[in-house]
Amino acid sequence: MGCPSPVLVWSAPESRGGLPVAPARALAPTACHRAPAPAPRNRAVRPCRPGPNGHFWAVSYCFATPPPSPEIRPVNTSTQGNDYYALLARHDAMRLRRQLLSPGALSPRDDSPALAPGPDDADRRLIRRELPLVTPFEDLITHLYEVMFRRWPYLRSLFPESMAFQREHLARMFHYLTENLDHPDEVAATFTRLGRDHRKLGVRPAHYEAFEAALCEALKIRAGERWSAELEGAWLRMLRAAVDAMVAGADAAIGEPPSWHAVVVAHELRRPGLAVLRVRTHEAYPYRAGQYAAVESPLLPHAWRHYSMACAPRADNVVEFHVRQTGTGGVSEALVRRTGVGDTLRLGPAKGQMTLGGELTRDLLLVAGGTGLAPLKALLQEVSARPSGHRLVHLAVGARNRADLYDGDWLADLESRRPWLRVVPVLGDESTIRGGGTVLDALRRQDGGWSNRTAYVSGPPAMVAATVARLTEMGLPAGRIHHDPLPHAPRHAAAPAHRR
Ligand SMILES: NC(=O)C1=CN([C@@H]2O[C@H](COP(=O)(O)OP(=O)(O)OC[C@H]3O[C@@H](n4cnc5c(N)ncnc54)[C@H](O)[C@@H]3O)[C@@H](O)[C@H]2O)C=CC1
Repeated sequence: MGCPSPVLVWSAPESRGGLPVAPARALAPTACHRAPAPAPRNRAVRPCRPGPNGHFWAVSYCFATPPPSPEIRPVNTSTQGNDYYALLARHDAMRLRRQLLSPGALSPRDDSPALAPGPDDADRRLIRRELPLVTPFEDLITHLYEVMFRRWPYLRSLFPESMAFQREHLARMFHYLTENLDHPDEVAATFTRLGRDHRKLGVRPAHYEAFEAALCEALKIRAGERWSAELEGAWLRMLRAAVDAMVAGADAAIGEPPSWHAVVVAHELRRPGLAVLRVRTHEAYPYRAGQYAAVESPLLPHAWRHYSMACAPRADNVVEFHVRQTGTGGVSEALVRRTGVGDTLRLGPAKGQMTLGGELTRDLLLVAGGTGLAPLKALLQEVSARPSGHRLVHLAVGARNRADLYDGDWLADLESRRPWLRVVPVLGDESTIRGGGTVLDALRRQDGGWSNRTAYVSGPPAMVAATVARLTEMGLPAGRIHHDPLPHAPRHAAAPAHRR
C-alpha cells in the first residue's frame, strides 16, 4: 500500500504550496549546480515585491533561517518572522483566489520559468551506465544527509528522530527514478501526486535547493575519481523533472488543506497490540472507500505512516483506522498503546487506487490478511450502501487464529443482513482440512469462479504478492486484480506500504 509520503523526505508541518520565494530554476541557473550553496545568512526572505503577474517574488533564500513552519518556529517570532509568515499566507491566498476566479487558468508553474526538460537520451544512457558508481543508494543517501545536515543544521529538526524510514524511502525513490527513465509521463504523474501529499510536510523550494546541492556533493563523494560534470548534470535533470512535477502537484492542490486535524473519538484495544481507532476530522476529509492516508501522531512528530480508512466516507466526518503494533517505538505502537480519546492526529490527503468503479459489472472477490481487512471493510460498506443491483461478494479473511479475527462480529452481522455476501474466515492455526491455513490455501481449496470476478487484495505484502500470483495463474487479468502498491516492486516503488 501507499507511498511512504516523503520523497525528498522533508518533514515540516506546513504547506509548501506557493511560498513566495523564487522558483528553484531561478536560482540554479545551469543544469549543473556545482557552485557552493549560498552561505548561511542571518536573514529570511528579503521583502517581496509584486511580479509582473501580480505574484510576490522573493529575491533571496536563506537556509539558515528557522524552519518556515508555524509549529516549529520560535515562540518569540520577530517582526521580520511575522512578515515572513504573513507573506506565505498572503501568497497562498492570492493563488487560491486566482484559481477560484478562473479555474483552470492557473497552470501549475505559471509564475516560474520553463519546466525542467528532464533527462535526454544521453543522460539516460549515462545514468544507467554509471549506476554502479552511485549504488548502493543507501551509501549515497548517507552522504547526502550528512552533507545536508552539516551545511543546513536547522533542516535536521524537520525530520523525525529516526531517519531509517526516510533513508529507506529515498532509496526507493532513486530506484524508481532510475528504473523509469523511459517513462517520463508516469514519473511525472507519480511525483505530481507526491507533491500534493508533501504539502503536509511543508516542503519549500529552498528545501529542494538544499537537497539538490547536497545530492551533488554526495554524488561527488560516492563516485570519487570517476565523478564527472556530465554525470552530475544528468542526475540533476532527472531530479529537477521530478521536483517540477512535485511543485506542480502541490500548486494544483492549493485549494485543499495540506493536512487534516482529527480528534480521536474512540479507541478500542480489540486484541493485544491491535486497536481500532475512530477519529473525527475538523473539516470534511475527502476520500473514497478503499483509499489510505498518512497519519501523524504528535507523539512522534514528522513520522508519518500509512493506514487505510476502514469505513466509507461518513457525514459526521468520522474515519476508522485499524492499527496493529508491529514493534516498539513506531507510529503503530504510539497509536495502539499511547493514544486515547481526545488526542489529536493529523491526516495527509487520501491516496490509492483500490476503489470501486462506478457500476459493478462483476461479482467481487475480497481477500484480506490481518488488518489488511481495513480497506475491504470500507469497500463492503460502500457496496452495501449502493441502492440496488448487488453483485455477489466473497470475502476471505485470513487471521492467525480465531481470537485474532478482531472484527468478526461486524462481519457476521453484515453477512446476516446481506444475502449477497459470503464471509469465509481462514484461520492460520487450523488444519487445511478444517478450512484453515492461509488465505491462499482457501483460494486453492475452493475456486468459486474467481477468474470471472474482480478481486481486491489487502494484507501483508507477501500475502498480497502470493495471492495476486495465484489469481493470475487462475486466469484473472491484471486489470481486475486491485491492490495497493507493494514495497520494492520495481514499477511501484514510489508507493510502498508502511505501517509501523
Ligand atoms: N492497517 C491497515 O490499514 C492496513 C494494513 N495492511 C497491511 O496488512 C498487514 C497486516 O498485518 P497483520 O495484521 O500482522 O497480518 P498477519 O501477519 O497476522 O497475517 C494475517 C493473515 O494473512 C495471511 N498471510 C500472511 N502472510 C501470508 C503469506 N505470506 N502468504 C499467504 N497468506 C499470508 C494469513 O492468512 C494470516 O493469518 C500489514 O502488512 C499491513 O501493512 C494493508 C492494508 C491496510
